[in-house]
Amino acid sequence: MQKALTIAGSDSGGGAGIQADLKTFQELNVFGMSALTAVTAQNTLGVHGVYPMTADAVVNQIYAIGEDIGADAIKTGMLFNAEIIEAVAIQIKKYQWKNVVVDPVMIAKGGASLLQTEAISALKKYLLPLSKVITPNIPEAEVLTGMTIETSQEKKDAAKKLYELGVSNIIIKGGHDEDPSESIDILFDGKEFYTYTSKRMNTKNTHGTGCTFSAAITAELAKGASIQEAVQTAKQFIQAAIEDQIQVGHGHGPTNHWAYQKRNAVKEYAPR
Ligand SMILES: Nc1ncnc2c1ncn2[C@@H]1O[C@H](COP(=O)(O)OP(=O)(O)O)[C@@H](O)[C@H]1O
Ligand SMILES: Cc1ncc(COP(=O)(O)OP(=O)(O)O)c(N)n1
Repeated sequence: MQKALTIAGSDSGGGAGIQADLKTFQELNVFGMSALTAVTAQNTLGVHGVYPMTADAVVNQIYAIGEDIGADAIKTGMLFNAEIIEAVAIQIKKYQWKNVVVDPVMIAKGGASLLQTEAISALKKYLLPLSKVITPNIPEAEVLTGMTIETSQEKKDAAKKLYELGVSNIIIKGGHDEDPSESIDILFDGKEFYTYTSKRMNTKNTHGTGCTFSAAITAELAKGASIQEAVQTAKQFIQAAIEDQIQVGHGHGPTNHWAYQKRNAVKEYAPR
């Protein structure tokens, strides 16, 4: 069975972070493993506390996996500080992991900081060059490039700039777009742009969309999909998870990780 590792923070509320990643891996039939970088006290109303792990603790978790089980693909999420970023980069090199998805998590939807500002240069210097693909949302892409992104053309320009900085594949996600009807994600592989468009759902329950989307890409890469195929599946997975709503908590609720398999099962067993 293919195996995927998430190196990320814990969301006690279960909608984002490690919890979202492991649920997604499970739904996409990949064996999920985790190395925790931080514990957050979090629910659908926001982040109430952040408790980072030591870099040593992160390294030891990765070592435990690298020395025994191995991983067909890995993803990084909340990394919190420069020390953890550098330590993670050293481990990725040590185990020669190539299917590396970097979700450059910076700020939670409620505004809490999940990455120290002074760690952004470490992210660019040590981690982005080791990635197979990075998945910034619009505010993250703006921070990484110093550009303002409001249009699809500006997403493409930002992706080009990140490619020039040494990132091989870039997906700029459209969840933060102003467009009320569509959510447009753009992938750039250094040669071509690929556009993934979905109907924008008018809902407040989008907590953890970025984590879930990047975890789905990771799971598909672990199974041998190309980047374009992996993004296609991830887009379908997140769309199903947003559309098929569940009510959890009193604020920005999580998405429904069961929805994609449920849809596929219905298709599979529907009378022909
Ligand atoms: N309201 C929505 N309707 C449909 N798709 C959405 C919506 N919000 C986000 N998405 C999709 O969810 C994924 C994560 O995007 P985004 O919300 O930008 O990430 P993040 O959670 O990192 O801010 C992308 O594929 C995006 O297009
Ligand atoms: C522990 C943890 N990691 C990442 C996030 C950010 O998740 P994201 O998918 O970007 O969703 P929102 O925070 O924007 O809802 C998080 N909140 N917690």
